[in-house]
Amino acid sequence: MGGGGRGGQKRGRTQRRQFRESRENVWKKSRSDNPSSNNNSTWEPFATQNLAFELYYKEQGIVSEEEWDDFMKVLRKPLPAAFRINSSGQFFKDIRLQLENDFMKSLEAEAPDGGEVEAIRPLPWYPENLAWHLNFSRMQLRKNQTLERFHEFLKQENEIGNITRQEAVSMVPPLFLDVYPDHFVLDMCAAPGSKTFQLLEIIHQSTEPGSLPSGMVIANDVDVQRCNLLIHQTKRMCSANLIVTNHEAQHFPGCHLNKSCLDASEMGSAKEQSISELLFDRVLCDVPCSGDGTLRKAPDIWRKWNPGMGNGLHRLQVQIAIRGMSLLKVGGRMVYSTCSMNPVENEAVVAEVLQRCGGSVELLDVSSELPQLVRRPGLKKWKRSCKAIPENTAMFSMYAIVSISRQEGEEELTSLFHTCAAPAVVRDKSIWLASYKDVPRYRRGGIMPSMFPSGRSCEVEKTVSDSLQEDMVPPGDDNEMGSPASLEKGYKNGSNVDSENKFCQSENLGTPTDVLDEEVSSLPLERCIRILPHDQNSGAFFIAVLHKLSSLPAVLENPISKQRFSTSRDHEAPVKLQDEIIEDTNSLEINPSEDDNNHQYSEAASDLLDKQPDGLVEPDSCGICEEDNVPEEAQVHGDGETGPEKGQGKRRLQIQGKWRGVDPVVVFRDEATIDSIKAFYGIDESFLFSGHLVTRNSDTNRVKRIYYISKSVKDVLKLNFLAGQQLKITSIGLKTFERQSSKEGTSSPCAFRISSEGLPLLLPYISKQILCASLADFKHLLQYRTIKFADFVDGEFGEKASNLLLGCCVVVLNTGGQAVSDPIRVDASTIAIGCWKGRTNLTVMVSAMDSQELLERLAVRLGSESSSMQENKPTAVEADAVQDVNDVLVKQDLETVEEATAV
Ligand SMILES: C[S@@+](CC[C@H](N)C(=O)[O-])C[C@H]1O[C@@H](n2cnc3c(N)ncnc32)[C@H](O)[C@@H]1O
Repeated sequence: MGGGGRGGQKRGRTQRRQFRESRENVWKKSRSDNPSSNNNSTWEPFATQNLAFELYYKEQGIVSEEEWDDFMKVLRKPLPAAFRINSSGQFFKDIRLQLENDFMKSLEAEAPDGGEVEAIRPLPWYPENLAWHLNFSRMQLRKNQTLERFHEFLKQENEIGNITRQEAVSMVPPLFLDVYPDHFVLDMCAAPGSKTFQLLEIIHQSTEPGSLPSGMVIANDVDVQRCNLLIHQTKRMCSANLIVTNHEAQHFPGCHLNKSCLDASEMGSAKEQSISELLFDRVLCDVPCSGDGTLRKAPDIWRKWNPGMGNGLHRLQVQIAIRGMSLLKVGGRMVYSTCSMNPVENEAVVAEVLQRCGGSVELLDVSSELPQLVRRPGLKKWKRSCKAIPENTAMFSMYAIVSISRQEGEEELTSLFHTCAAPAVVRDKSIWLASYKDVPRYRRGGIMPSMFPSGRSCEVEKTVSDSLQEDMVPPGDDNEMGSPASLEKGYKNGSNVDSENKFCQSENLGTPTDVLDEEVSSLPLERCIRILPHDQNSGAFFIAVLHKLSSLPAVLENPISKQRFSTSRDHEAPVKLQDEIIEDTNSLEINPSEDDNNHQYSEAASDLLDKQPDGLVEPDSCGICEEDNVPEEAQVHGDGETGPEKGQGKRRLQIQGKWRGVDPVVVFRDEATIDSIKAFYGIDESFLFSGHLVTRNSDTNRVKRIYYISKSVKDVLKLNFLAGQQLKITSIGLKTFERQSSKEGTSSPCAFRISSEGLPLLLPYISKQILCASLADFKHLLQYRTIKFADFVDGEFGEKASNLLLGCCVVVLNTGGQAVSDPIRVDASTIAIGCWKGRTNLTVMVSAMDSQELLERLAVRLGSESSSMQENKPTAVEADAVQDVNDVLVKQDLETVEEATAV
């Protein structure tokens, strides 16, 4: 029950579409890929060829020559699907059993290749049979009628949050992170959130009902749209221990408090142990990358791939990794990972981190961890490809402009290649550079020494690179150099490391072959992990596990964002925490001139001032509104907690929170409301309210949703307030209470109902408005959704229900033969649902889909006992019972119903 996995959240259509699209298999052509396509055209697989790709990786020696063909063959096959069971979901054991006993057997006949391989099997390296591999691609799953039942099962459980579809290799990095429930974890580039979900599962593992782990996760992503996917994905986990933020990871704020701030706050006192700086026990650095490890899943990469994609990301990857290391506690572990095979994005980045951090960071040998995972050592040597700059064609001068105007370290040539004639992709005059000293001088501004194995820059001024520089004017006939044919020739001639320069230099550039030294890293890069597709029929992945031994060199440990955050009130130390601070920061005027030191602050402020001289924020200009988690609506209408009225909403967005377009996080301290909630549900005093409830609206009367936050999240929030709201928080905590807005709802003595997400946490503490139903009545509620009091099979139950106060209530399934009058006992296996006690009936407050899922789970768990109930339909349930659902709930559940019917 602990961490969630309860589904039924509300989602907008747009968001559902975005979410689907983000996860869509792309083994089909889109219309834009084929301009001549029309509606009648049939889907065809992409061409799975890219000569530049082959040349590049053969030269890099990522596999031996003997296995090259196998490697390429598997790369061209669609990726088998994989998924994980959410181990903190209430039914995870049932689901695992269903897979092991039911589906493994029933799908045997469908096994591909004449039954040589199993249709489905657990991934051997993933603990406790919790991750599964399907020997079908998603496309095959969709097509095959006999697989339909299984496909439906996957869809439904995924939607509910009991399983997560995820590429097998992408499940690996969180496992190497070695996370414990008391850890503070930062997921720096988290969207769409598959790994965040895994991290949360680990944090919540073995949490007792009604309690929360002491650790927490901050999941961050720079992209607003993807942040919304992240919120959507992680909501299925129902965690009070999560904060979602929207920052550039390389500038992620440290919320460092200076001494005066500490002294003047409660934090300085011995009364309460708290944090004075945002540091993490674990950091996941799953950086943006060229993604060629996902070729099997996203075959359009075959067409797009070029070496510039990886080169262009190296600098950012290094920056993010270094920032990750500086946010890590001494003794902590960071995993750096990519879904790219390119050493420039992988070993080169790790080597640079190690070099810059001096002896303060070590690359861990994790060969004894996950022994069943087939992996290869990291590369110790690699090369960087580089483009010679031709000058004599229009196409190439365009390229030259790109190169000059954007440092090469940041170049993204994909789109340029798209616009060129196809052969241009492989006749790009690539040369291989084995060392920084080979880099022509005019390119050194963009090509970083860290892209080479030694990581050294070149002191020797007059080297071969100078002569290369002079020689690198292309010949008049482009076809002579770098044509597919000549590249292929070179590829055949120079397919191993020793002869590569022969190919690059002698054939293309006519320079001597023996002058370029081959660099080999002296760092233990073999400790990195490479996962290749043909080893275990997967995608490709790169993982490095880093351990922080001591503080980093000062220049890395104290970057700009760690400096004191100053505001116009900088001279005034905070007098009191929490409410006062929130009030202060809510009315904070953004003025960049007052804080030149802080990157985040000035960035946001100048952004605001540049784009919105009148100080107003267009709600659709940024629009992360966690409240409804419906990005499009939130953006267009600005209808989160803070912007109910048009026009007025715009100004409120700006003045109430520090971050443009993001609702402020406000501690909810309306004692009258809290007391009424406590009294109505009989919530035990041991359940901590104080400081644990937050909203996204400082106007108490307008609060629609109240979120519960763990102690760990509360501490981070407190630190963030003290540090001047450096964190741009887009989502926080667990939605626990929702305001009743309908007519019947407002007649309830309590203005707030318990949300289905918050119920598992509150359940052990509730003593009022709670009833225990027999299996028959529980099932009938799920099946018919509204039942009149007189129509329950168990008359005593019906009577007790009628005696509840009008409003939200909780119905617990009685599986142990308890009498209705017995006190309700709650443990990890307790199944409960939220209901609405109306004037004449009880109505369930979970979505139709969740009700259906619960019925199926009951059938699996309770077997015949449960299915026999089908025959026991209550005659008393009137045909028009469903119509009798009061208007209140129809309205309140509108989105949920919409959701359910759309599924
Ligand atoms: C490889 S994906 C992350 C996948 C994610 N960890 C998961 O398992 O679902 C990389 C992410 O980095 C984000 N990103 C790109 N540049 C970034 C930056 N400078 N700071 C933070 N995130 C960034 C992208 O928006 C993208 O969502």
